[in-house]
Amino acid sequence: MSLLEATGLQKVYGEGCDACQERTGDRTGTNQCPVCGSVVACANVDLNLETGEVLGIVGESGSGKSSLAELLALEPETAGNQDGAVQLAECDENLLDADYQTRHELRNGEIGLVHQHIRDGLTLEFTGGGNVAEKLLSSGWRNYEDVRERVRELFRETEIPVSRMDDPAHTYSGGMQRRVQIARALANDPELIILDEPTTGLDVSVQARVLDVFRRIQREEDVAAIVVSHDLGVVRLLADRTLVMRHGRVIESGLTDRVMEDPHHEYTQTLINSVI
Ligand SMILES: Nc1ncnc2c1ncn2[C@@H]1O[C@H](COP(=O)(O)OP(=O)(O)OP(=O)(O)O)[C@@H](O)[C@H]1O
Repeated sequence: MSLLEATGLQKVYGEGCDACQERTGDRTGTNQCPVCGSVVACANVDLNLETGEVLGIVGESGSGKSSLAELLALEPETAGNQDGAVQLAECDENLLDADYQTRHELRNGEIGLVHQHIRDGLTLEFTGGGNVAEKLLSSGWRNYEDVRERVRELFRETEIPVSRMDDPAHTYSGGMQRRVQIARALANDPELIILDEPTTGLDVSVQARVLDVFRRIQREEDVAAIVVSHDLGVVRLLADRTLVMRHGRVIESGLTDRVMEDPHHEYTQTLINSVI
């Protein structure tokens, strides 16, 4: 079995009805059901990921990328109705149906999520080091010096000055805050990291630094990753394979080089042509 296998993933905001599947998606050109008004953020998504592999998920704003990422990251259900199965290797259980405690432990240990918005990923009033330490403490670390040492190690790994460890995170630059998020996600040596729009809100040179840091760590640690972005450049740089989403459906998938150089779907061709 792959490191992660997902089948039939679906997220619907609203009541949903029998027509939702048929009346939404690429063929109908909308993700909103004309009968009941529900938004089918993603549907019929199957994917798998091998150890150390990077999968890119690309698509325009509203295509369903974040909804899909939240399902894969086993985030608590905040809104909408979800369906489908997410399985990790050596575990037969559908983790979307697992109890809160199991999902919480997996989110702390096996799966690290880097949120699109800093405010969802960090507590800005806490110190940068405290934000990372929180992940360790919630997975059972207790010895103060061990925690401090692990945080120092993660700061060095993500190229954040260790001397800033005890400063509040709101005093960090945007690029540093993003790297603190990456350090947090890496804290407990996860098998998988999910990055949702890792370059949002950063200017171009800072984006490049964040992506370089992530790419180096991903390769050194051989950690698998799912990278969600509307930016083809980000996915092209990081991902071995790519899924293209539109109106809540995966419309094309394949090796990143193939998708970029020989896109089969008209929409992918348009996406690629628009950035050349
Ligand atoms: N809490 C919610 N309630 C209702 N509709 C929602 C909610 N969250 C997302 N949606 C809708 O679901 C669809 C998919 O949204 P999603 O955020 O997953 O897309 P996205 O591709 O990640 O977009 P972006 O890049 O802008 O974040 C959109 O039409 C969005 O308006």
